[in-house]
Amino acid sequence: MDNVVELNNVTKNFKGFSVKNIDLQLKKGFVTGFIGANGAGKSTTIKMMMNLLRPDSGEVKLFGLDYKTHEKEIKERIGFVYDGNVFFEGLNLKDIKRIVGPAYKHWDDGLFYHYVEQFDLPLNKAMKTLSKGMQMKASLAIALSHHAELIIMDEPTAGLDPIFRRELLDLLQELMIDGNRTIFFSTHITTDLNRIADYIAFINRGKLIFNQSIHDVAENYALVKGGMDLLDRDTEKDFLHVHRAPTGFEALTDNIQSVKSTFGDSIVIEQASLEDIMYYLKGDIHHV
Ligand SMILES: Nc1ncnc2c1ncn2[C@@H]1O[C@H](COP(=O)(O)OP(=O)(O)OP(=O)(O)O)[C@@H](O)[C@H]1O
Repeated sequence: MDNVVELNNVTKNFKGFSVKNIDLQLKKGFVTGFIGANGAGKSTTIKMMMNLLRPDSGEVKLFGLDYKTHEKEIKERIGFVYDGNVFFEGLNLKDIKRIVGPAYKHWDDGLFYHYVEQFDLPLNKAMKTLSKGMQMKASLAIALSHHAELIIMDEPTAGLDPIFRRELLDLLQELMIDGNRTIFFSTHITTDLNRIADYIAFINRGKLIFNQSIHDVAENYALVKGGMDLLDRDTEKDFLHVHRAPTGFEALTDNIQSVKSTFGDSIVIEQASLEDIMYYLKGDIHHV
């Protein structure tokens, strides 16, 4: 069983917004970065993965198991970190450990204290008195201390200083070494993904646009720049979006070969960053 997470045709409807027909598989042993604009549906998708939200339709499976029959077993194998994770605001980390630890079969006190030291965390201060970054580190220490096979994080690097952010990415990379772990996390900091992600899942307006290896994303998408005189209905067919300016156009394509044969040497082709892709695909996707 290679898929640690499987969302099959998952839909959740809110008033005025839906996450629609999501098919997302996460293979064991890889890091997947989950990107998308504010309000695109990342947290909603993650909550359905965590069974904090029930889909209106479709199927969610983790480790091949269903939450309906195996909730405890599934949760046991997941380390979860999210922004509002400070569920015990008035308690200190030591008390939280005393409550949370026994809930996990594989809780490891030694590992917990290792992270407390590494993250320089105070054990006796109430969570609500810690800075946002420290709270995130505390959540991480808890989430990493029960030998979870799957680590799911909703914007774990938000609120962290650049130094700890980098340390966190190094730590995640270390966690991946034995090949048995899987990490899925959402972020707005796309440069973090270039450092550690194997796959990128991109959601736009509630639809999953792609879940591709970071290598394939780099191969499949490109920015094309050239003079406005080159554009017409026919030559624009391979562009997903065109930005027109008096000085020339810039466009995103997912068909580099065809663009090359249409324009030859008259255009410049550059690698599209994840931010470029998000920016150009922020509207509805259609070939122009
Ligand atoms: N419980 C809810 N009831 C109604 N609407 C909701 C609910 N939860 C989320 N939404 C709406 O669903 C949309 C997607 O929200 P979601 O939090 O999944 O986005 P996101 O991609 O995580 O955004 P961000 O990057 O800003 O955190 C938003 O328009 C939000 O208002």
